[in-house]
Amino acid sequence: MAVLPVEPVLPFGIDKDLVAGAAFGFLLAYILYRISTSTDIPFIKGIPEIPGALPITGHLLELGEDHATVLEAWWRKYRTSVFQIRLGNTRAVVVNSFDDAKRMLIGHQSAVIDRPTLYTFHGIISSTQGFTIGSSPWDESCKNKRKASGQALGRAKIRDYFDMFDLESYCVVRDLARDSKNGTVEISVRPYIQRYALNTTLTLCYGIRMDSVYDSMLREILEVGSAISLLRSASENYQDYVPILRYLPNNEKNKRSKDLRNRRDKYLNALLDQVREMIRKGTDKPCISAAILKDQETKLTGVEVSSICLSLVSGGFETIPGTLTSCIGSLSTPEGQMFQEKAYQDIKRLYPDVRDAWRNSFQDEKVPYVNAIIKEAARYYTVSAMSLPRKTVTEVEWDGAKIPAKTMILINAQAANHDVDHFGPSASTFNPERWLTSDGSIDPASEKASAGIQHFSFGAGSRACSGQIIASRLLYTALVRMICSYRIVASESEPPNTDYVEYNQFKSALVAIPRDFKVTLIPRDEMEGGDEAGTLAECLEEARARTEGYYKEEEGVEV
Ligand code: HEM
Repeated sequence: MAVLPVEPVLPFGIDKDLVAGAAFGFLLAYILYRISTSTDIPFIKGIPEIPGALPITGHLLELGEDHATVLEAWWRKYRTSVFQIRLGNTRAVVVNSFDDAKRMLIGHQSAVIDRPTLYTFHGIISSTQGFTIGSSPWDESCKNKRKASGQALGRAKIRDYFDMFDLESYCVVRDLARDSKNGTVEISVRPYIQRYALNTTLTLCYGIRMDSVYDSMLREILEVGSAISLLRSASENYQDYVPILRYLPNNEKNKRSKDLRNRRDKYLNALLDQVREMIRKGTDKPCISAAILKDQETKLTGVEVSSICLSLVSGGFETIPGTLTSCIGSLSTPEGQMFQEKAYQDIKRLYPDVRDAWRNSFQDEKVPYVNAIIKEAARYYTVSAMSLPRKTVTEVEWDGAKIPAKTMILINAQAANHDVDHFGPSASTFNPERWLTSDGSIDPASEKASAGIQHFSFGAGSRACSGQIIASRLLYTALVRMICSYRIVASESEPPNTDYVEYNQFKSALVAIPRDFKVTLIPRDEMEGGDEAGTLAECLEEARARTEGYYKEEEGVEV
């Protein structure tokens, strides 16, 4: 007798198709959930993950625009300075405290020497001129570029740039004097400092400078550079972490990236062509690109030369103005008047004749109070709040946990620079005197205690900022000359915002852009009890005469 298959009997008359459908539905939902929460690196055991990550976007939405401040708040809320988060499909380990940042960047410097590559920045924007050094993964080409830029920017070379520091800082004070009608009109200092920073790196790279603050090419370079800096930030560019977004029809991000790339190619090629032309005519100035173009032995390719120049131009053009403008903002406030006065007295202590201060301002960094102001400005206004991302090349042992190779490491420099455990309860106050001993010299303890690291504004370790020696000299020269020349007073109607987070008008950009503000410049030689009348005019005239033949403005660089 044939045995008929027995239908399974389900309790309460539940339909078996319904059960199968539900099981399939659960399986599908589970698979979708796994796909939408999977990351390049699986969950790292032993490193806490911040709760609340969503499928697909992870923590991206919660991070909002201001990653550094949100991450700092999570550090305090969850009482752990090192934690993991998910940026879409990318797992990242975040480091917040001063001590942990030091341990990660110095203690594990060979492991965290790499940089991550991002779809928009590396795949689209950098496809023609190569990656900047700061965004290059660690490979042979990056080593060569870092070596070449290290040679050009090292301490040994600084003497070669004296003329440039002299000329560019003279132009800042000259034009501020002219446009503020010698202190009678309130003025915004940022455009002058932008030109200062950009001209310095253009001179270094191409032997070319622009004299006008509102030169069209100068403004084009600044505009394109800032727009590209925005496209590097995670909060502006979800498609880097949520790949499906790349395939949306009419992808505006891709269009915009290509447009910016083309605009950037145009001026970079124009600059390099100009150098080639100058070499042909024998009128080229000593600069990085001419040196490389003339050196047949060089191992660098054309794309690498462009990439080095691009790195130096983009390395300084926002960081220097961000730091110096906000520093001037802090000095101009009622509380800042005391710091300005003490700096001026310290300058006079070393250079009783202000003309000597002008002459020496680019040759050494001797005035302790000015050095303290620079350290404090760099620390307090951490212009690159999340530094530049790193990636591990080998496994990192971290308190028993193993952070695998190829993990993104994010250093929250803003949080480390305002860590009360390191800087004390006044960490969120602008106070240059934290760097000084009671006799007014730079406090060696602050440097020894942190193994030479004063703050994380220039990063640290194997991929620390290559331009920090030049940056420090640029800040010093401009500050000495400005403080010698003027008492800087904040505008009452357009005062600076001096909050270390809120001073920045674009929190999603890679480098802070200070909110606009104005100051009045009161010439010191017109103040009661100040220098003898006419000192500023004399300093300017002497600098003009000295710098006249240094670098002539090049004509014909069309973009
Ligand atoms: C106040 C001014 C500046 C600040 C705050 C600053 C900040 C930084 C930071 C945070 C990094 C990443 C460091 C790390 O990952 O540990 C960096 C890298 C870099 N900076 Fe600067 N920078 C400044 C000025 C300059 C200037 C003037 C130049 C060039 C002339 C420059 C060239 C570079 C380069 C080439 C890198 C990439 C280093 C690498 O990845 O190997 N920077 N900078």
